[in-house]
Amino acid sequence: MNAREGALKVLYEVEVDNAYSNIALNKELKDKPYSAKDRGFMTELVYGVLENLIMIDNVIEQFSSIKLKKINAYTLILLRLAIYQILYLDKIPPSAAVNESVNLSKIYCKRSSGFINGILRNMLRQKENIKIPDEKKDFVGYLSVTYSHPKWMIEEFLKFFDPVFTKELLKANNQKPELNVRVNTLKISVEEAIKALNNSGFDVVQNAFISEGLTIKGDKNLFELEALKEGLIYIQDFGSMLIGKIVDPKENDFVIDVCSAPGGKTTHMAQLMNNKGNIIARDVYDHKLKLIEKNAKALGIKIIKTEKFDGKVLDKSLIEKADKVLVDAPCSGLGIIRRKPEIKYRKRPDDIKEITSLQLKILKNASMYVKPGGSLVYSTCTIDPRENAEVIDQFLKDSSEYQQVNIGEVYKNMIPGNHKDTIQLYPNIHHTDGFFISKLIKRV
Ligand SMILES: C[S@@+](CC[C@H](N)C(=O)[O-])C[C@H]1O[C@@H](n2cnc3c(N)ncnc32)[C@H](O)[C@@H]1O
Repeated sequence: MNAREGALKVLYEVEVDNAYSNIALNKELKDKPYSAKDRGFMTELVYGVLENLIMIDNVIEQFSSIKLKKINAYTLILLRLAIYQILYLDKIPPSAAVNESVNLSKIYCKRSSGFINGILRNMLRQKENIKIPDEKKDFVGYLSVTYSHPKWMIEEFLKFFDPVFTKELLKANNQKPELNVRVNTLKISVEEAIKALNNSGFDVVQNAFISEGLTIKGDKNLFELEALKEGLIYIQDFGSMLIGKIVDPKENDFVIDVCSAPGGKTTHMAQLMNNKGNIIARDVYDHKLKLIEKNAKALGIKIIKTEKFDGKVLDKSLIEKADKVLVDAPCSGLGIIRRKPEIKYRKRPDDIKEITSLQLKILKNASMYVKPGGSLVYSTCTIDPRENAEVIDQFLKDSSEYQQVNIGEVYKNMIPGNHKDTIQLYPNIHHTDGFFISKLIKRV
């Protein structure tokens, strides 16, 4: 099987089975002995198609006599794969992109070969005539097609951000995130980890503010990283690492992480506690709790106890027991579009209203577990203020025993932007995922 066929299978799972792109892709890459070159190309094809889907479908609509919705999934994906290569990958000769899709159609959707060939050849002849909405006459339509985000999402963004910022944000959402890893200082020092990675041929840069955070440079295959298998490093975005830092757990603290799977922040906190103390790591899904246990085991962490527990329910046995509580709430995920581009097409405007009441409920319950003098951190991976500052404002209205810490001031050297009490990271400014963080102290 070659890279294009692998990409076809992954994109089919995303399109038809609603799979997450990263999970479907990792599964395909793990299962089969693809060459390093094919792995890279397949990843590029999967993300490239999903990132540019509205633009690509706009092209198909212009050249197809059949409505997009009526085209069967394999045919549609083969068209998308070829058009992505033709429009975005200079290194691929257009004829190769067309031929490969037509050849694959003979296996996956035999009756469509002529249809695919016709559309692609026609498009190649008229590439210069592809129409996109006029930026001046239809700004939202223009952004929607150019940066492949649904119109409703852009309209929402334009309520919160100015047009220049919005454009930069949409552009950044289609860019590949850098590869950040956290050194597991329970097993190896940062200096030793850097040396070990260098010796294996990886160039790394240490983060200026998070000493255990490294960026791995270049297009390297993750699966080659021995350090990853041995639990010496853990893949984690710097924005996510910042949350563990802001919780700031100490040795022998009792910490509760109410929405913890797959455990990125839980395991970081255990590391910051030097593997001493207690962490209860909760989530509503059993299979996700298993991921935390697997990660903790690989990292040599012993202080995490996983529990299946719904954050909407108040656990009376934990009232005022914890030194620190983290609510890394379920959210719309609008800050991690770079990692899961399908989020753009799956979310609906009403999802956001629905999720804010869940966030507030989980936060209110979690706030009960904090000891007087203890702290509560609320974070999300979204840039939508309704899920962030508005949830905190509402919480503070109802919870006078809490006071917000001005973390924007504490981290102002590290995080450019106009932060007040809270921190909002943006992919277009901070080159991290779009995390929101608020820290609250319970009065004594
Ligand atoms: C943003 S993710 C957490 C990421 C995690 N903190 C990390 O750093 O790896 C949110 C988690 O909340 C969980 N979740 C969703 N609804 C929940 C609920 N009602 N109670 C507890 N957890 C919930 C989801 O399963 C998901 O794993």
